[in-house]
Amino acid sequence: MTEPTVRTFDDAAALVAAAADDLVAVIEQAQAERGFASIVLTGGTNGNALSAALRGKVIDWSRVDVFFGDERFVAGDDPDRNALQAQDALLDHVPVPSERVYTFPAADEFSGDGELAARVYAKRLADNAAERGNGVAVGGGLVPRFDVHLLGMGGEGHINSLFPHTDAVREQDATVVSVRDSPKPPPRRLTLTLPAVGAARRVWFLVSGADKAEAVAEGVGGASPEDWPCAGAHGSEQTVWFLDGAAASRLG
Ligand SMILES: O=C(O)[C@H](O)[C@@H](O)[C@H](O)[C@H](O)COP(=O)(O)O
Repeated sequence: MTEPTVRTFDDAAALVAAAADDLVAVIEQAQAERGFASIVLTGGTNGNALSAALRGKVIDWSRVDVFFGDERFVAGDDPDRNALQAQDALLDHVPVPSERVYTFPAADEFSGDGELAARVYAKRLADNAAERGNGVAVGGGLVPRFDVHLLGMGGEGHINSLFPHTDAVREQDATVVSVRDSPKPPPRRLTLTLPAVGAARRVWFLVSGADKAEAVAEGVGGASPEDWPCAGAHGSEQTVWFLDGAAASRLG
């Protein structure tokens, strides 16, 4: 676990631009050190903007593994899917090999069985970690030591599909779980758990807007993850909050 670092920018565009530049540097460094990089994309306004910003960067996509932190458990062609948004913003526009893109299963692939879909994604994570020799043992499974796990955040502190006071945010054994009653629609989702997020070397939050200020203060201040899920997400080497001034306005 690492102490959080806060970086405050003039606006959301500036924080996204800075995170995109830093991500390029981390990818290059990881590829130089280990031959490949491993990143976890996130949805939401800033997550999708960062994906779009990466399109214009010089990156050796042939050696990047791309994962997702959560997914709406809907049909494969539903525009609500984070994976489709990431395709539109980034993945359809860069030469990343399809076998390196680890999308969550869609609901129509498993007759709506979210628990099975969660186990399938957990196995894909474990297989990648074992194949690359880049794993962290988490509870009952193995997770890649992601170079960067990007995170957006809701005003009540949710990250991925880990909402306050839910079984999912309390999960300590499984690396991926199914959520049946998300307070934010759609109700059915799949998500990496806090221990899986914590396997990442770096956790980077991308947060803007005054409606996020209270959750930022609680997350940076080390509140209970049960109450404020964002407070439970830490990289093993680095935890950075990329903020605009409004989101940072309640920090002491
Ligand atoms: O799954 C979802 O319903 C959203 O994608 C959500 O988790 C989002 O990532 C955050 O709420 C931050 O979103 P914004 O950056 O757009 O506020």
